[in-house]
Amino acid sequence: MPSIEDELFPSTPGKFKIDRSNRQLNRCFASTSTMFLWALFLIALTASYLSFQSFVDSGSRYLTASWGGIQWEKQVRTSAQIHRSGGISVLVTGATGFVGSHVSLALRKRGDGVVGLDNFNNYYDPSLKRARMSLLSSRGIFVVEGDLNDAKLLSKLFDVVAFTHVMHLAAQAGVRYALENPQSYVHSNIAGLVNLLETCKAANPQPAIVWASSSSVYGLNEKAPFSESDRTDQPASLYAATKKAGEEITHTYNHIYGLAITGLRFFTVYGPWGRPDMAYFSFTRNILQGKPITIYRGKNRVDLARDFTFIDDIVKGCLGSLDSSGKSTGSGGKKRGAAPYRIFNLGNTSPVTVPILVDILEKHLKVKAKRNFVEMPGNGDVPFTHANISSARREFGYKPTTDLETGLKKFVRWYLSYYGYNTKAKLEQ
Ligand SMILES: O=C(O)[C@H]1O[C@H](OP(=O)(O)OP(=O)(O)OC[C@H]2O[C@@H](n3ccc(=O)[nH]c3=O)[C@H](O)[C@@H]2O)[C@H](O)[C@@H](O)[C@@H]1O
Repeated sequence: MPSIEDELFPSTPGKFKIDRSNRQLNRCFASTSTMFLWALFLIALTASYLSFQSFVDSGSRYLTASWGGIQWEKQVRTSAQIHRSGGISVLVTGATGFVGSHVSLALRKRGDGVVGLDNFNNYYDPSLKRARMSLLSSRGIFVVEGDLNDAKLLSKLFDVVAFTHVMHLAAQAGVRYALENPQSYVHSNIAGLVNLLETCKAANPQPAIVWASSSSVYGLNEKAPFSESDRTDQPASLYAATKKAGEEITHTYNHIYGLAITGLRFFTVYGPWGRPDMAYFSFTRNILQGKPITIYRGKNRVDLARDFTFIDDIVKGCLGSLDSSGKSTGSGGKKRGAAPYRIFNLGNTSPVTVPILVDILEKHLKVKAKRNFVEMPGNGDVPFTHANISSARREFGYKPTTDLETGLKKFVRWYLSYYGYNTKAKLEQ
């Protein structure tokens, strides 16, 4: 049977302690003070709920990064200014990412307006993103700190600037990390994408959108080289599945709202200022530190191969896509006519195996790698990739010019200088 105290304080074990030694007195005292305490508690609860509601209603921005205000708007406007005739004004999402930072600098260099957006998440070392941001700032590019899922922030950006284009590169990247953190792929690659498309659909004028899909959408496809018309319904990873979903989602927005959309299937992009989670980058780190590297092998000990594509070639492909994107046709959220919907492979057209990638790194680093071969685990990897790039060549003259040997030489030079290697001293150890 529950005691009277238990009935008065039913579901807060451990919270209220009752002295059971002087029951009579305590009972009377407890009931009065208890009621008083409960009343206080309820008032406090109601007050904090109301103030929390108004806090939330007054803008989700206060819950995430800080933005807004006259000074902030001025920075956004200045950064978006176009400095050449016929130039464009571009919102670059993921601007402090690997591809985003390179594309932003290239746009700015030719006189286009650029405003960056980035949430600086810690998927990999955020200090590298901050360093890229400093580089962008030194060229007059303002990067807004915020998340794609912040609808108020996105619509504010379009209130302040009539962007002609959006270069959408913010995403949860990486094939194997999806096993560890599947929700982050849904958050950025699905929910964030839809939020961005909703903003673009409502903007007046609507921008044209170019965005990063991935070669991984070809999944278990065995026909090579991969052409845009090949089947892409057998993804091997959740990452690939979210990119494929992105292609379907963007198609819908093109179809219903008249947004001009171009999806770019990047093929294993590498180069200076790259992503530390990628093989060429982590191999370099380990080789220099004398640590072993793990090289995956496919069935029957077949080497895995990638159509590694140098960043400068990808940047040319991104700019070519922006320049040839065509215009969105909708206004006020309504379609006025058909708008272009395009998908292009941006690869190098010459796959190289992972062991050969390591050979090249050894040569440039002048250090032997400690190779540890492991059978490819079921982690989402595909055995090889190989791009057919004839569509991009036809549409905007895309023509990669950097082979892996040359591109990795540039990467290694950057790596040694960025991480402060006194090349001679370190390498002779
Ligand atoms: O082309 C693409 O669309 C994708 O390219 C890369 O994905 P991935 O090709 O897996 O690039 P890495 O992670 O650098 O791996 C390259 C190769 O090295 C292999 N690898 C990776 C890591 C490792 O420790 N050992 C190893 O042998 C992988 O199996 C793969 O064959 C990017 O990480 C993705 O974000 C991008 O979308």
